[in-house]
Amino acid sequence: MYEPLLIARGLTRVFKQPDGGERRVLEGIDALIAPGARIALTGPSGSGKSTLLNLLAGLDRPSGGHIEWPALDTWPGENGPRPRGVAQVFQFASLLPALDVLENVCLPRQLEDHPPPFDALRDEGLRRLAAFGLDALAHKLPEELSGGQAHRVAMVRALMARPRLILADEPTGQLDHATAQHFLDTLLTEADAADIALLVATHDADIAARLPRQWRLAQGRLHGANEALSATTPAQEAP
Ligand SMILES: Nc1ncnc2c1ncn2[C@@H]1O[C@H](COP(=O)(O)OP(=O)(O)OP(=O)(O)O)[C@@H](O)[C@H]1O
Repeated sequence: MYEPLLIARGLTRVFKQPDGGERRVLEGIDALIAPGARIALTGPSGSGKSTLLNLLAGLDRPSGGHIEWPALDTWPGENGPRPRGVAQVFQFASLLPALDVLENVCLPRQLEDHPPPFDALRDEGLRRLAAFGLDALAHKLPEELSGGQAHRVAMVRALMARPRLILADEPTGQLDHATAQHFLDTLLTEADAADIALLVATHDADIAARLPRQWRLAQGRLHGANEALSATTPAQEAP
């Protein structure tokens, strides 16, 4: 028996339009993420993948429905609880421009209440960068990186934070096929070792096919996710 990392019921997200109208992006979405889950999130451009990731991370509030994070601590955000232990890797990497790559990836742990000694942290950062083939970039500034390199560094930073769940938005969007496959191999290895669940939004069918569970957004509805919530108990649900 386990507690789900996340349960969403009836999520709806409506955006106001400049002309005063409304755009209903997500409609009645149910979803469950089990510890260690490996899920691909697909759907056409504009179907609401990033919007859904922002809701599941607690960064945005749904217009209707609700989300719980049963297995995670939460802290009181301005508009409701937000989960600890969820790392989000955005579509456009958000590295701090004044810090080099190694400093960027070590930062989340340095901000902890009881940070590890910096030497140990630096060694871990270098090991993780090397796993992704990025160690030669350790002392470069973000402005010296390509988009694909910056995105991979942002993923290393997410892993360094030791989350229970990573929500990744198009992590291979700027990578060639071979680099994307190697990136996913490494990500799966690192996530397995640390028991991190992954939800990966992607347009790359080869990347999506390598994840055992598939969610698909189309016309506001999420297909492939609510079955897990309604048809199985958590104990039966396979990651
Ligand atoms: N803050 C916002 N205000 C108004 N509309 C928004 C906002 N955020 C997203 N939208 C709209 O919601 C829709 C879904 O956008 P979203 O970025 O979630 O799609 P996506 O599936 O991630 O697209 P892509 O694959 O191109 O990244 C789009 O029509 C977008 O313009």
